[in-house]
Amino acid sequence: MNSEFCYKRIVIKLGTNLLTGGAGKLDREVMSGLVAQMAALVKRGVEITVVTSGAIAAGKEKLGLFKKNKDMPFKQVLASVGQNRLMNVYDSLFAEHGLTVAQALLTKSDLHDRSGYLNARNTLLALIELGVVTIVNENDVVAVDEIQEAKFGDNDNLSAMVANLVDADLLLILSDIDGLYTANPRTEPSATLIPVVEKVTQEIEALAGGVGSNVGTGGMITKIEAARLATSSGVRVIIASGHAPGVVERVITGESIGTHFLPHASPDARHRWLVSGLSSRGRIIIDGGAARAVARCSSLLPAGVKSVEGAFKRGDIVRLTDEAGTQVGYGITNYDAIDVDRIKGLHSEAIGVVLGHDFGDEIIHRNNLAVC
Ligand SMILES: Nc1ncnc2c1ncn2[C@@H]1O[C@H](COP(=O)(O)OP(=O)(O)O)[C@@H](O)[C@H]1O
Ligand SMILES: N[C@@H](CCC(=O)OP(=O)(O)O)C(=O)O
Repeated sequence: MNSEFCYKRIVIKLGTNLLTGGAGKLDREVMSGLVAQMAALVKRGVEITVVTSGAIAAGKEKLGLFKKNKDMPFKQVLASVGQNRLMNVYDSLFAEHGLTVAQALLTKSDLHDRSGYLNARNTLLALIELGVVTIVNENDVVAVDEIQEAKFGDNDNLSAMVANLVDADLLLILSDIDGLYTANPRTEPSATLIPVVEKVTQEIEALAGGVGSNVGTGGMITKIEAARLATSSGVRVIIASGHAPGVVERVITGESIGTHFLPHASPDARHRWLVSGLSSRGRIIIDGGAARAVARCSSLLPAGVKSVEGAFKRGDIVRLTDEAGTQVGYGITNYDAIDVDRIKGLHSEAIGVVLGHDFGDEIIHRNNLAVC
């Protein structure tokens, strides 16, 4: 990574108001400028995952419907029509910079499910390793409450969950406003920008007014919620205006721009919390060679497994010990206890043959490992 950058892996959330200029249809010029900035970061070694809104707006545009529509099932229809257009725009804009995009439609309940969490994490991390830019949106067709008018949670909260999921060190929320103000500046012209929030308190939440225009969904409250969620697990959050010239690079190089929400744990502490804070469901006992490999943060392969304890499932946290019972670490397992018992001591190529299914060569991938 280039040493001039403060951040290595960032999640960038782009709101509807920003992508449409408040006009109810995608603004390709704005999107082109943002993609160029993001592509420049990727070229210089920063790993990015994008969480984007705009499917509903794109659907309205495609169907030629520009009136505000509060009817939730119809918004789902619009999102379904528009998601494909939204992706086409990202696909062609990133392609101009030689970059490939992937689409991931997620719901928050997917990420609360342990297997869904693991699948999403493994996929998004693998895409990052491949140098592909993943474009995430809420799966609006099933995530009903996310696009309701009176709801709590939306792409802002989803972006905080994605930042946790991929171990980002920064969540950059780009909107049409240059940060958190002491009140909604659209209705309170005397409101002033708050440059730093050390902790999200009730007083901070009380500063949030409603949505700025008739295309945005969450308003400031969901951004503050997202900031609370992300900072409490070690991710710095910055809310800034996507219209500010060169905003992405300015943020990344540490310029004081927008509102910064300070993290409350180090990313390393977050990783440890991820795997040890949740109760472990069982134990995998590994041989000396595997224990040394795991201690160096290498993935755990079946060849190093001696035995298993407990009825853990795929996606559960398991404890790793050597044969003397000394704890080596924790990890999220790709295989359930019965499968691990069946493939213990074998080479990875045998997994599919023995089990009839294959969740990868690793019982625990190094990305999902925390070493004691
Ligand atoms: N205290 C506040 N500081 C800044 N903006 C606020 C505040 N309270 C409400 N807002 C409104 O929140 C809007 C941004 O939220 P939203 O419209 O949902 O944007 P996005 O589409 O980017 O998610 C701003 O345009 C602004 O009108
Ligand atoms: N998933 C919806 C957007 C929901 C949403 O969170 O919008 P916003 O508050 O503008 O970020 C869409 O793609 O239109």
